[in-house]
Amino acid sequence: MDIRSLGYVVIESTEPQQWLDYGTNILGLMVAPTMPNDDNVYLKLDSRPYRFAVVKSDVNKLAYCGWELPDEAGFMAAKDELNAAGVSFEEASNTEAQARRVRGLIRLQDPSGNGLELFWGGELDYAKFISPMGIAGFETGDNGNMGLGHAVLPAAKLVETHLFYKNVLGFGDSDYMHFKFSPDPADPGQGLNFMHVNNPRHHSLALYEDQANPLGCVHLMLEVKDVNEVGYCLDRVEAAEIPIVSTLGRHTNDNMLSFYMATPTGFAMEFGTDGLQMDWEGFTPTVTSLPSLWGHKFNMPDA
Ligand SMILES: Cc1ccc(O)c(O)c1CC[C@@H]1C(=O)CC[C@]2(C)C(=O)CC[C@@H]12
Ligand SMILES: [Fe+2]
Repeated sequence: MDIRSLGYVVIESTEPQQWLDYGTNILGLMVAPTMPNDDNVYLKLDSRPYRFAVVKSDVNKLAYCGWELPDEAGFMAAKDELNAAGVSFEEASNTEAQARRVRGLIRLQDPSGNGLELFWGGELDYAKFISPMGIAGFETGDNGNMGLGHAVLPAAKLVETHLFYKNVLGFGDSDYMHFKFSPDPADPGQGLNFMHVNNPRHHSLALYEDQANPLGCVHLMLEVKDVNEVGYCLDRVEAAEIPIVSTLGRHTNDNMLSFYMATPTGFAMEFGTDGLQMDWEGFTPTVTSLPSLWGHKFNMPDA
C-alpha cells in the first residue's frame, strides 16, 4: 500500500467551539468555511481545505486519522490489499467523501480499535493561509505532501497493531523506543513504534503501548517553520493558563524542538520546529534509548 501522508484528523467533540477558540487563538490555525447549518469546526493550516475536522458528538475523542493515497488506482489497490488480508472496512457515502473534501473514502479500525480512514483525491482550495496569530507557515511540504504532522495513538495490542500498519498498510519503521517508568521488575514497561509513510517526515504515526485510552490519542504534532513561532505559542499557552504537558526540549530521533500542551479534548498537542526530513532509500530503522537530547520534562499524571 502506497500511503503518502497524514491528510487530516477528525476529532469528535461535545463542544466544537472550544476547538475554534483553541485552534485560532493558541495554535494560530485559520477557520475554514463550513456548509450552512454545520456546527462542526474546520481548521486550516496550509493549502488543504482543512487539516482538523472537529465534529459535534456526545463523546470527546480523536475519531479518525485520514491517510492519503496517491490516486484512484492506489486507492483501489489498497482496498484489494485489505480484502486479501481479511481486514474489513466500510465504504463511505458520497456525502461523507464531500464533507472530507476527497474523491474516495473508506473507514476501518486498527487492531487496538483506533479509527482510521483511507482516501484519495484530496482537494487543494488555493485559499491563502492567513494565520490569526501571524504564523507565516506550518511545515507540511510541497502542496502539503508531508501531511499535517504526526499522531501518537494508544495501542493496547502493540505487536499486532504495529504489524497491521507495517504489513497491511505498508508503513515503514523509523525508530523504536522502550520505556520503563516503575522499578517493579514485574512491570514490562511500554514500547513505542515510530513509523513513516511515503514522505520525508521522520514519523507520521507512533504507537504507544498503553491501556485502552478513551481519548483515542496520546498526542498530535504540528510543525512550524520558524523557531520563534514555537516560543510565541508557548507564551500564548502560558498567558491562557493552558496546562503544559511537557517543557521545551529537543527529541533524539527526529531532532524536533518542541513542547507539549493540553488540548480541549484532553490529549496533548506537540508544537515543534526543525524536524528531520529523511531520505528513506536504504534506511535502516533505529532503536533509540533516550527520548530527548535535552528538556522535555513530562508531567506524568500516573507516574
Ligand atoms: C520520544 C519522542 C520522539 C519524537 C516524538 O515526536 C515524540 O513525541 C516523542 C515522545 C513520545 C512519548 C509520548 O508521547 C508519551 C509520553 C512519553 C512516553 C514519555 O513519557 C517520554 C516520551 C513520551
Ligand atoms: Fe511527537
